[in-house]
Amino acid sequence: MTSYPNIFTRLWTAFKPTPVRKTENPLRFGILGAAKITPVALILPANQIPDVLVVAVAARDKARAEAFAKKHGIPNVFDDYQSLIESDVVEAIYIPLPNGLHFEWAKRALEAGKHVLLEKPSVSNATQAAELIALSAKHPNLILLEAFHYRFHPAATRFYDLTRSATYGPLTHVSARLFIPPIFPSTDIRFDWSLAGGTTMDTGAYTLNSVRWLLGAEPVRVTSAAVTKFSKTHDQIDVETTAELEFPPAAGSDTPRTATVEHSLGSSWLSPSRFLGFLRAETETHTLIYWNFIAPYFWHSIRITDKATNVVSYEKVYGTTGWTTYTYQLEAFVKAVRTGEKAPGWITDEELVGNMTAIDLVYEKLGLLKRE
Ligand SMILES: NC(=O)C1=CN([C@@H]2O[C@H](COP(=O)(O)OP(=O)(O)OC[C@H]3O[C@@H](n4cnc5c(N)ncnc54)[C@H](OP(=O)(O)O)[C@@H]3O)[C@@H](O)[C@H]2O)C=CC1
Ligand SMILES: O=C1OC[C@@H](O)[C@H](O)[C@H]1O
Repeated sequence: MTSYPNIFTRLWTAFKPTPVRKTENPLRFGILGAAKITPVALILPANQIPDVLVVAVAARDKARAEAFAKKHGIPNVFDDYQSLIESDVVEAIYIPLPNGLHFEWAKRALEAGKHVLLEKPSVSNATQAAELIALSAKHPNLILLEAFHYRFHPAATRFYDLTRSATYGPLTHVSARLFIPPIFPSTDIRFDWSLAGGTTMDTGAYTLNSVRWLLGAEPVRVTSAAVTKFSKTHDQIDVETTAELEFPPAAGSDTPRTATVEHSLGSSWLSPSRFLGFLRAETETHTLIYWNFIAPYFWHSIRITDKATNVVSYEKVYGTTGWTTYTYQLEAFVKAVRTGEKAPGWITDEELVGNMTAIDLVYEKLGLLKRE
């Protein structure tokens, strides 16, 4: 039987975590902007990790930062982003700004000697990604992490390990779907060309990241791509997109591996089953699916099907009660700062550039401009 009865407990403990006692000298985080994602991605997880404290926030409008600070118990409010970055009060910066501002503020934070937890997608295109990594290399003592939180959950680790199991054999095809219903207004940053919007930048950052992760390789080319929904207000903003990619053959094989990605920011309410995102991995003999890979802490399922016998088995790995993908990500970030050790799932520098290269390639195949 599934663990459905526990879903309420999981929701409750994730959103009402019991604060833990802090270490003597926790890593001090500052936040740029009062973004909607921050409570879930940083404030709540920081309550769960002893070695982290959120100590500062800045917003374009100081009153907005003050209101955010009051609501979340943050002791310092700065007049602007730059003053926060330059302050000794903070050691690490969380950047949940619109995509088009990630490059500039990540660079400024590194230049100010701060560790950076940078929302996905890291920057606007592969040229910027390469420049950011070159800068990061000049600061070897600073940690820079692109926030693909889903990679740090133990269910993701388990799925990844299963796809490498000799029992199932090498992967031949992988696919990823992430469809969000039309919940964002047309004015949202996700649809703003000037802020590097588009679904391939947003939900597509996950699908492209995950198929490359599973195959452990970079695509040779995008064989086909189509926008199935465009923004009504800007002809360069994709709202729903699919693409097929070709990857190099596995070791010892001549057959290229392939991937399908499907991502949307406006998937119809009439097809609610499509809102359950998944990663799928095919081998000659088995199909492995990881349902709800983005928010596995509420519910997920790993299903393995033997193609010859149709025998199916299931796995679930919930990990620590109340811990979300963001808690695991924050734990990994602090560990890297403290010890230099990178947890399984860590986004390497090469991968960060690869993420943006893959996004650029899809836009190129779609006949759309790369984001700037
Ligand atoms: N990891 C995850 O699960 C998720 C990641 N994200 C990523 O986080 C980032 C932020 O997303 P989200 O929280 O939804 O965004 P919001 O629109 O809620 O927040 C963006 C913040 O950027 C600041 N900002 C600075 N300049 C501008 C500008 N010109 N226009 C608009 N905002 C500006 C605003 O801060 P100020 O308060 O200073 O005005 C605002 O609070 C995106 O990169 C997104 O991809 C988003 C959701 C989930
Ligand atoms: O996790 C997410 O889901 C919704 C998206 O629009 C968001 O940007 C993404 O990070």
